[in-house]
Amino acid sequence: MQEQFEPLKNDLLLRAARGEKVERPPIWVMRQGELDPTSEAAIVHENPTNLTVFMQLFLAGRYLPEYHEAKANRDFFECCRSPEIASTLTLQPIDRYEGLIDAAIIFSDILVIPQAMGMVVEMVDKKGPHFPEPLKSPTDGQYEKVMAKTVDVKAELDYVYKAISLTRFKLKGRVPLIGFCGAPWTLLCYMVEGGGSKMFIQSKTWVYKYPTESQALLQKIAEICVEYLALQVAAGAQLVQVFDSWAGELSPASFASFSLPYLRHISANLPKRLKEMGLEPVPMTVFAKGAWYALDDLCESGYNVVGLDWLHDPAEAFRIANGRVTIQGNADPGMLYGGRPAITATVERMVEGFQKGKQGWICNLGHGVTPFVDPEHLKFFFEEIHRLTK
Ligand SMILES: Cc1c2[nH]c(c1CCC(=O)O)Cc1[nH]c(c(CCC(=O)O)c1C)Cc1[nH]c(c(CCC(=O)O)c1C)Cc1[nH]c(c(C)c1CCC(=O)O)C2
Repeated sequence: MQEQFEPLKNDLLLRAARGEKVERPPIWVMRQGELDPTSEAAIVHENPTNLTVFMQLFLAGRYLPEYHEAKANRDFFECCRSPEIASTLTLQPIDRYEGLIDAAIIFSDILVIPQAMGMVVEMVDKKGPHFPEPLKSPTDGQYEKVMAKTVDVKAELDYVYKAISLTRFKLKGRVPLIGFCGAPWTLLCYMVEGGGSKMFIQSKTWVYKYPTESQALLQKIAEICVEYLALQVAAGAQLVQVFDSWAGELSPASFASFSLPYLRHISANLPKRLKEMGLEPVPMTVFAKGAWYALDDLCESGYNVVGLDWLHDPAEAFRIANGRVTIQGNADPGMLYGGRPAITATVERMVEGFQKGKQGWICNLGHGVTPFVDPEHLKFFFEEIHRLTK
């Protein structure tokens, strides 16, 4: 499969992920930012005026006007299911920031796994994901149905593999393509909460009241993740990232029981599965948002790269990692609101903390681009990284 694509012209990300010395640190960012129903972005949407209609162009994940144009009024998951649209959206930041960023991430979502497991997931415009029938308890019928279903990971998610192959073809080797999935813990949260949450009442009920059933579900998701990522690699993904976006809701002890073993299951079994399929291993990244307490464990969890949010001090995190993994991150996305002086100051501190990024650092934000960010400020962020890591 891989032979059919043009050779990679920029392999900085892959070399840095493997811990090799590099000329400068690679850079990439994720489009999806924070958005919850009580955010300013959602409130603006509920009360539009002429000015706020204009401002909506800069909502989370939609900071690029060309995103709106290509998406038009299509449903979010419809875009994910169309390889043509998904590949177009994937390439947009690469075209806009040509020469400034070093990787593309496939346009998709972590919630395609719950869909493949038989759950209905809708993306409510400006509000986020919604499951009409979340898992209420181990005996509610839904849970049993989900657990009993054998998921055909190849057939159910075929549209993702097609989008990846088409994107690789369209990229013509300009930069590597990142594949991804949601971590078992984070997917469990969505499946039981029915959407985003602030209090995590259902998720906590599940882990504290039904630990065994929770672990059975986490194990099932982990197995699907392995197969799903292997098939993404077969289709052309050159690095894979596991997003544990809600890791920070757990205590260190419950992280050790309900998240880490399943993250480890993925890192231990993906290389084996790739080998069975006759494929070379690819670098693997884990991003456990909010789990600052687990950095040391994550450095030993079998991943090549550990993504950090902005709660970490760069120099301190680099010291803890101590060359065991490559660190990815971790600028506070909020600094992009501060304009040029704030961006320069953040980049300076980060570059210094990560020792100029000649080894062991992939430059990124500590999460995705947030609402109302000016694309020109993001560009300035990239330019400052280049200037200060020359
Ligand atoms: C938790 C999570 C989800 N999805 C994802 C995560 C993990 C990352 C994180 O911690 O945020 C991952 C994701 N989602 C998306 C990507 C593709 C890469 C990219 O866009 O750069 C990736 C890597 C597209 C998307 N996924 C979503 C958008 C916005 C869709 C739109 O309204 O147009 C995009 C571009 C929607 C989505 N999808 C999800 C939420 C909570 C939302 C609503 C929040 C928001 O609107 O920013 C679930």
